[in-house]
Amino acid sequence: MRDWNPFIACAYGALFAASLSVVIHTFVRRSRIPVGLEWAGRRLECLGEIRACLREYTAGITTLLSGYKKFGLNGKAFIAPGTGFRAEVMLPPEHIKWVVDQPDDILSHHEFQAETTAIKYIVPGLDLYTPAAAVEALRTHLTRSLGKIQPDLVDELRRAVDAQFGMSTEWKEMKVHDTLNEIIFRTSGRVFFGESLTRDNKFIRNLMGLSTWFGAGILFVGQLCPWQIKRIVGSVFCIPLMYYRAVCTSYLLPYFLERFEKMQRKRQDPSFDYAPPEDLVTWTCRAAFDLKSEHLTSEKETVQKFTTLVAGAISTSTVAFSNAILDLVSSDPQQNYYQILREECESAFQTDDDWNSSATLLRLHRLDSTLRETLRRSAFISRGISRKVMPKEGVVLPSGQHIPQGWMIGFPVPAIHADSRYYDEPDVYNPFRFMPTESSPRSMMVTTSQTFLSFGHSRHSCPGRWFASHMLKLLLAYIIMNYDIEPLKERPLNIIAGTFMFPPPGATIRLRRRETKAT
Ligand code: HEM
Repeated sequence: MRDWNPFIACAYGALFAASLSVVIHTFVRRSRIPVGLEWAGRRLECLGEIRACLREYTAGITTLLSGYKKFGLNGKAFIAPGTGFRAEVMLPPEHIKWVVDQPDDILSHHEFQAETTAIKYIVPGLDLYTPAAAVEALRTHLTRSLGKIQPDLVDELRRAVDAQFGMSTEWKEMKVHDTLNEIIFRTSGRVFFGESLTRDNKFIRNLMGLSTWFGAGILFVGQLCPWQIKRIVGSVFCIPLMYYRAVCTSYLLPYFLERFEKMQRKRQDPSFDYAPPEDLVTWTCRAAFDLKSEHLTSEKETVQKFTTLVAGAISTSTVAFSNAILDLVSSDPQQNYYQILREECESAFQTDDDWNSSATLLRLHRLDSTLRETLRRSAFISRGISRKVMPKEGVVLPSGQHIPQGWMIGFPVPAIHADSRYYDEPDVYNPFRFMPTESSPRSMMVTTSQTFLSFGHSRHSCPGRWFASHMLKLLLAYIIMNYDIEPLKERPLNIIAGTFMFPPPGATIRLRRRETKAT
C-alpha cells in the first residue's frame, strides 16, 4: 500500500473546498434571479446555470445572438450567462433611452466598470470615482485642439509608418497587431506627451508593457476569472502592472512637475514668458488646476492616473485599426475598395497644406464610412451601455420587469449591429454603407446612436473618439496612398474572450511600398 502523503491530501482537500465554494457561492449569489426572465444558452440539466456560464468560455457570441433572436427582437429582456460566473441581463434596444437617462445612483456605470475590470485588484489604489484631470483634459481640450495638433500627428505617423512598414518596394510580411500597435503608440504619444518621450524607445516599450498587462489583467481577472478568486489572481497581475506603471510614472513625473510649476507661475504672473507645448500633459495640468480635488500636492496621483488611462486608451485604437485593415484586405477583390479609397485620398491630399488641415478630413466620406463599417462589424466589446442596478428594491424596466439589486444590465452590441431592421444585409462587409445619400443624412464615424454602440452611447460614451477618428483617418489615408497590401483569401476570425473581441495577435499581411511615391 502506498504511503499516505499529508501534503497531497491537503492539496486535494483545498481543491475540493475551493470547487465546493465556487458552486455554493454561485448559487447563493445568484439566488435572486429576476423572476420571469428567461435564460439564453441554459439547458434543462443539473447545475444548469453554472454549466451555461462554463460554456461561455468557448461559446463566443453565439449565446448573445441566439438570445437576441429569440427575445431581443421581440422587445424582451433575457439573462445571458457570462464567463467568471457572471450572468447579465441583456435588454432590447428599445430600452436604451431609458437606461442612459437613469442617474448613477440607480444604474451605476462606475460600479459596473469597477466590477468587470477588477481595477481594485490589478491596480490597487486607482480611484475611478473622483474625476481625473486626464479624463477632463480629453473631454475639454483634446477634441477642441485637433486642428492645432494635426501637423504633429502627420509628422509622427509618417515617421512611424515608414519605419515600421519600411521603404522597400519588395513584398514583405508583417504581424498586423505588433506593427500597428507600435505605429499607434508613437503617433498618439506625440499628442499625449510630446516629441522627446515619443522617440524614447525605452519609455515606449514600458508604456506598451503597461498597456499589455493592463488589458490582460482586465480580461483575465475582470472577465474570465470566477469572482470568488479574483483577489488572489489579481494580486499576481498586479506585480508587473505596478512595475510598468512605476517605470512610466518615473519618466513622466519630471515633465509634469516642470509643466505644473511653470504653468502655475504663469497663472500667478501673466508677464512670465512661457507658452507650454500643446499636448495632453499641458491640458491635464490645466484640468488639474481647474479641478479643486487634484491640486499641486497630488501630482504623482495625477501622473499615475494619466499613465494608466493613456496606456489603456491607446490599445483600443490598435484593435479598431487592425480590424479595419483586415476587413479591407479580406474584402471581395472584385469590388476594388482599396483602389477606390486610394483615389479619394489622392484627390483630397494633394499638398502638404492638405495634410495639415482638418478640413481635408471632411472630404473623406468613403474613408470615414469604411472605419465606421469596421466598428459596426467588429466592435471591441460584446456588451455595451452596461450598468449595475443600485437601489435595494431593484429597478423596474419600462417593460414592467423587475431586476433585483446588484444585477448587471447591458445591451448585446454585435446582435444589435447585425439586426436587419437597422442595417441592410448586415452580414455583408460594405465599407461605403454609411456614405451620405439624398434620403439619409450622413452619420460620421464618431456618431453614436441607439443602433451604433461601438463607442457606447450618451453620457458615458467614449470621450476619445474624435481623436481616434482623426488619427485613424490620417493613418489609413497615408498607408493606402503609399503602400500596396496583398489581398487575403479569408478574414482571420477575431478572438472572443470575456466581453472583448479582437483580431488574432498572430494575423499577418504582406505589403510593399508603392513605386510611385504619393505625397
Ligand atoms: C477606435 C478607438 C476606440 C474605441 C472603439 C473606444 C471605445 C470605447 C468604449 C466602448 C467605451 C465605453 C463606453 C461606455 O462605457 O458606455 C470607451 C470609454 C472611454 N474611452 Fe474610448 N475608445 C476608443 C479610443 C479611445 C481613445 C483614443 C481614448 C483616449 C484618448 C479613449 C478614452 C476613453 C475614456 C477615458 C473612456 C471612459 C469614459 C467614461 O467612463 O465616462 N478612447 N471607449
